[in-house]
Amino acid sequence: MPATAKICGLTTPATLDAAIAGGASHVGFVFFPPSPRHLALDRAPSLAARVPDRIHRTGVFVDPDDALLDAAIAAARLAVLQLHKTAPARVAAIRTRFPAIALWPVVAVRTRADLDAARPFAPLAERILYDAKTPDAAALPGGMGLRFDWRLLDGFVHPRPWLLSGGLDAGNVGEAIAATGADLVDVSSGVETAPGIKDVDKIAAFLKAVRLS
Ligand SMILES: O=C(O)c1ccccc1NCC(=O)[C@H](O)[C@H](O)COP(=O)(O)O
Repeated sequence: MPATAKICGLTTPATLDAAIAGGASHVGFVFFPPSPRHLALDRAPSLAARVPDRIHRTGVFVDPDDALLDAAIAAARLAVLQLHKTAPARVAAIRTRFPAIALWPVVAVRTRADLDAARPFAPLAERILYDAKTPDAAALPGGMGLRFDWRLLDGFVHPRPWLLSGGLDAGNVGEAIAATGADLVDVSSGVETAPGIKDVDKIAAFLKAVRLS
């Protein structure tokens, strides 16, 4: 089965349409004001309306409160919540509040020991997202084009289905899929010309590389 891809941090109709036309299985909308990819709630409904229901609208959050989740889920008709820096107890509460929405807690990886953080999410998550750990002082917990050593996943017994993220682009995603066996990959800055500026040609090239993997 070929791998599929999520294009993250989409904020314009043209780039969203490029992700849809290129065969993305998931599109990501970031709800985090410090991010250059932040999507204001009032812009979400018109973007979400462009997305066929077979493509999973994914909201990206950093330890969100219920008010933000309620508003973003309604505005963007989200099918998946990607949860950065969200503790297992909080993910459990979100699971209870939104039983019909898929949850993807993020495990930030720099060392093999970091993977242990995946285990407490096992009963709560549809997938675990492995992303590169950003520096402690970084403004963002993701979307920085950083890659972790994919060999850290060798032999790891994944507690749930998972996806691979961090520093991927059209030039390395085939190697990443071959090295890790990922069936779903996620990209943001690798399909941009500058932080927050997505590029339709880079999106098409990335999705083609995933298709050919
Ligand atoms: O992209 C952001 O600005 C962002 C902000 C806050 C939390 C998460 C964010 N992005 C998460 C993603 O899903 C990215 O696609 C993932 O970290 C990979 O990013 P990149 O290495 O740039 O492809």
